[in-house]
Amino acid sequence: MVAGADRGRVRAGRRRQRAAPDGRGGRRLRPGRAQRHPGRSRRTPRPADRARDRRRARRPRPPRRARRACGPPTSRHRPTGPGAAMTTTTHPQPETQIECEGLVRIYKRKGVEVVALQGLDLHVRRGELVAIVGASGSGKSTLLNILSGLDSPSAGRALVAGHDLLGMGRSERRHYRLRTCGFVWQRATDNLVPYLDVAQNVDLPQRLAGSHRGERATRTALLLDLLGIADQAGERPADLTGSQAQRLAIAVALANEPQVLFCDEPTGDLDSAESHEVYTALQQVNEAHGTTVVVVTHDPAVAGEVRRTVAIRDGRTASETLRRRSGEGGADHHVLSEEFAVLDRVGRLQLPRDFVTALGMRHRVRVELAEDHIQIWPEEPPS
Ligand SMILES: Nc1ncnc2c1ncn2[C@@H]1O[C@H](COP(=O)(O)OP(=O)(O)OP(=O)(O)O)[C@@H](O)[C@H]1O
Repeated sequence: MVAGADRGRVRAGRRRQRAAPDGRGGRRLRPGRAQRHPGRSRRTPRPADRARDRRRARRPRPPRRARRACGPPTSRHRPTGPGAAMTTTTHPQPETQIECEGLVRIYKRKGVEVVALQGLDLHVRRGELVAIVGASGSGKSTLLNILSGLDSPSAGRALVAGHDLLGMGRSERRHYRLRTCGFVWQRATDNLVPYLDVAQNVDLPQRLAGSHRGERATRTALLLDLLGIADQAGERPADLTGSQAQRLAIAVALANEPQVLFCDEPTGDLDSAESHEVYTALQQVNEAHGTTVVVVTHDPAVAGEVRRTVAIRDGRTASETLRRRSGEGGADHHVLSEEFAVLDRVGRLQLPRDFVTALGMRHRVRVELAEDHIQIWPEEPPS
């Protein structure tokens, strides 16, 4: 009788015998990799491996100390403790966090092409809170879906927090959606699991990302506190008001400390008082943690809530409105608002539609350079 481990050795010995060079009656063993592919041993990378290594080498890597501080994808190496759980990443970030140039998205429906984005340019700095507005069908949701990794552009350039959205593979996309960006849908219920309570909803994405229990509990408590829903921690989403549910959706989206938060019509289902509460929550998130926030909306009230509004028209950025406070604050301050047309890299700009209509401008205009501005007239002077 042959005991367990010895039985294995005996079998291996028999196999060796069968494969012996005299080979009589013996089964031939499959040649090893080195024999099957002479000149291509494991140490010689295949073309696909070489391409992958080149891609990895091109990816910017922060210095070792910063990598340790912000932590790799697994939570095992992430800093823990109350302060660490809420700190934003210490990656050396480029100043521009969202960069779109000549972005194009073409949908094909029943053989018909719909150009939803036609060469859109957009730059958002790290830590900005920006609203994107535009008429229905102008391409706002298409843009947001691309920026959040839910959809891919047809052409152009789109970079978010160092990720190239056109060249992203499946696993990078998954990591990007889990850790780099958070998303808030119009209906809060789309972000929430109805049978989990408030705290469990915030805990869930952290579990999926593999965070430790203690770290998750700390982060959940801090987020609920920041968003003013700590008292509702044990309640179900159905028991919350509209504003509380949407603030919970924001907490869920922020659970894994994303660098960018995208919100699609976050106040679409709310009245004006509740909308104000949600915008206040977004401002707090933006100011307290430096999270870049991009809100797509039809809500005219957004103008009073953010400093920068980008208007999209026909799949392109058409104009921007910047607001700043003047005076020392308090009761005396007032808000200055200036509207700018957006100039793209090749010098194209969209004139405001009402200006063009007011002067009857059509196919051509006369353009003249003055000392410090450019003048534009209709082709034919008004009679
Ligand atoms: N999946 C799709 N297939 C075909 N066409 C689409 C698709 N998604 C969007 N479109 C088209 O692309 C254009 C832009 O749509 P998009 O939803 O981005 O606009 P929007 O500004 O978000 O509009 P709304 O404010 O009404 O949501 C529209 O003409 C729309 O019909």
